[in-house]
Amino acid sequence: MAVFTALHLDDIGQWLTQFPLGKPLALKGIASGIENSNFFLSTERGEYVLTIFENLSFEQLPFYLQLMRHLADRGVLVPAPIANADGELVTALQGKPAAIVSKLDGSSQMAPQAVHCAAVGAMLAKMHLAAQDFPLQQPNLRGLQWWNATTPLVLHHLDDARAHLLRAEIHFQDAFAACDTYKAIPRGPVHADLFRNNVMFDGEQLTGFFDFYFAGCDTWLFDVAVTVNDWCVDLATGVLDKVRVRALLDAYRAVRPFTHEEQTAWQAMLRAAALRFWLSRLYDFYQPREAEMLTPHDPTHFERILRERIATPAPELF
Ligand SMILES: Nc1ncnc2c1ncn2[C@@H]1O[C@H](COP(=O)(O)OP(=O)(O)O)[C@@H](O)[C@H]1O
Ligand SMILES: N[C@@H](CCOP(=O)(O)O)C(=O)O
Repeated sequence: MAVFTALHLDDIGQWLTQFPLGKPLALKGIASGIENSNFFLSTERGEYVLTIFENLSFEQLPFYLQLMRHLADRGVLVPAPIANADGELVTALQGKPAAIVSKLDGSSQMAPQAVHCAAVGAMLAKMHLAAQDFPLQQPNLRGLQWWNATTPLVLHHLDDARAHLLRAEIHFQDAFAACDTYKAIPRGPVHADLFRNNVMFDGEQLTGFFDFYFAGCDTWLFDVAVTVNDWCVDLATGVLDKVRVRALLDAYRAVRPFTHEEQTAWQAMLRAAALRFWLSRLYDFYQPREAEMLTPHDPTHFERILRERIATPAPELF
């Protein structure tokens, strides 16, 4: 993460008494991630992650934390949110919303093989099915509407070729979202940011998905596309690695078979997933925020992926 809100052990002693976690022993800022302020928190009861939310409101947060609880209760591997004495999962810290969740074992697998992709695909499908009866509703806040709102904010920074690509892709995605195929594909709560750095592995064993703070209701296929674009890509060229793609998709469809409409929509969805992260990275690059330890992500990576997904036919879903 970046540390947007500085916090020290002395600052949280009183605040922590509302949780059944005993006394705090150590607090350490985490230097990866770009949205929130995250800290590893050791207490007398164990190891946790404390997050101060920089952009999300008190009203929005129950969706994410209740979703994590809902999934955990159904056997999906995710961090468990810790409730305070009043049963609240979100409380104010330094005037901002904050939450504590259990710390997952393991580390991120940044050079995944087919076996890791298969584990992610199977857990992703399990997550989609498990979230079907989740009662809260929130749209994907980084969906089509956000893409349209954000494009004018970055367009004037781009050279002609990039500006043309961005305009053309937004136009394509607006039209695609209005078509019958798109409307027919299944949807529900999705993670929407299931990159390698948001999944923990202990060796080949997946120990959990985390960072649900971009989750929202969207098409399941968009979630699959976001995941494939990060887990199954050749990082230098943006080309999809056939073996990893097959492993992820086959493991996914063994749990939740794809529909024919999803096959039709697949290439457009891979493009949508690339566009979403090209845009957010452009936005972060041209509208930088104040933060300790903030490392902006490279927008050109997703520009390359978008061009590649437009140019190359998508792999078969099944
Ligand atoms: N529940 C968790 N268990 C273990 N590590 C975690 C957990 N949540 C966050 N982390 C660590 O914190 C880092 C940043 O978290 P992340 O949620 O990606 O931040 P951001 O929301 O700011 O992007 C992760 O890369 C991971 O190392
Ligand atoms: N995954 C996104 C940025 C979101 O950051 P995260 O650390 O919360 O996953 C990207 O790579 O652009």
